[in-house]
Amino acid sequence: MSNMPTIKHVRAFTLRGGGADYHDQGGGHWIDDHIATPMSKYPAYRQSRQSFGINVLGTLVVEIEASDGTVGFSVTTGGELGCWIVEKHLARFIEGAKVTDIEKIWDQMYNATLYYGRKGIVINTISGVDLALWDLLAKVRKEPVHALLGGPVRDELTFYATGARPDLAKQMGFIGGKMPLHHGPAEREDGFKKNIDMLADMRSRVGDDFWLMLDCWMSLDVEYATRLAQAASEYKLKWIEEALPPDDYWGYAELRRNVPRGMLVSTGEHEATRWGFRLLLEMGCCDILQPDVGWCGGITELIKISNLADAHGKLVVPHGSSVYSYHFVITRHNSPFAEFLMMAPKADEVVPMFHPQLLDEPVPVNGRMKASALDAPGFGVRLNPECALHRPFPR
Ligand SMILES: C[C@H](O)[C@H](O)[C@@H](O)[C@@H](O)C(=O)O
Ligand SMILES: [Mg+2]
Repeated sequence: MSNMPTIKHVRAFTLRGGGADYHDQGGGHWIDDHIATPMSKYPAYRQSRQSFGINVLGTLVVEIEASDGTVGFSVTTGGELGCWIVEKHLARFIEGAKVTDIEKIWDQMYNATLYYGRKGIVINTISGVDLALWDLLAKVRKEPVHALLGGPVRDELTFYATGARPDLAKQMGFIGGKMPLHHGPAEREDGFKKNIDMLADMRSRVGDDFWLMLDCWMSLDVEYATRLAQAASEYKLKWIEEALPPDDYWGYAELRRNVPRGMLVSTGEHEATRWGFRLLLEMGCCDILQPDVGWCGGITELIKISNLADAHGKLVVPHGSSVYSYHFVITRHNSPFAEFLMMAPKADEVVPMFHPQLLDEPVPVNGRMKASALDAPGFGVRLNPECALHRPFPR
């Protein structure tokens, strides 16, 4: 490995307006239309998730330049906080290391931030650095990232779509549609009825052979989620997603014991590291783990999470994170399909998930994506030069 380049610089930037912080959208977007959240108990914060700050972080862009001039980069959710962590703390473990030192850099970043990290923004930031390192190493080797992960186990990716219009998603060739839940316990029986009516209406539109899922975004309690699952079974709900707050491992285990036979329980997009997912697995919390590779620790950690889940016979269907999850999913037997977030405001057309930040970002065609669409070096995408990068903590 002596001929491998070393890392000269790491730089951290912020971007606003869609992209990796995909909740950072303009008005009138389905993704901010009265979606149930843990804040829905407060009427002032019920209509819009932006009202309580779902988009306060913005996008973190991590750029890593090697001694041979190759540059790897990534985008994730992290904004200025992430920039501070990269420039003021993590840079010391990255600059001067070899481009192949990915495991060692991850271990040093994690252990050095253990006293204030472990989850949330710190692991988002470590994830961003890790993704940029995998992009860099793959570009140095002139291979796609999936080739460094063992290569594709199938010829194409198959997608379900997340958005307000599963009926349109079916017409576009997706295998299923995941809708946001709109009403939480604070809206009582009226809200509960609206939730079920929405599912019933969509089932009538898509027919019986199309997957329908509900994404509850941490908004419920065990009692409400159990009743919702039981009422939803009449409409063949495929899985109930993230019904409870991430720390309620005990609640998830109870919910999974309560849901109707055949209905799946999923969670994990706001969980982090192998230790968090070990808890979900060993406490019997869910059937499908949904780590976000930009939030759980990056590719380096997702490999560990996925292998642990595989040993437990559980599926890993990463939370939608564009090419960063596609390159992983195509290499894993226990990741048989992928998520595609419909980022068009009315969920009525396929647009690149991290638009406008990435150029050459592949999108599903007829709900599928050929492995060959992922064959460019690295993650195969470029930063859009029209997006104004801001470096808040230059060194
Ligand atoms: C649609 C959900 O409310 C979230 O916005 C979504 O990003 C996430 O939970 C998902 O599973 O895609
Ligand atoms: Mg979700």
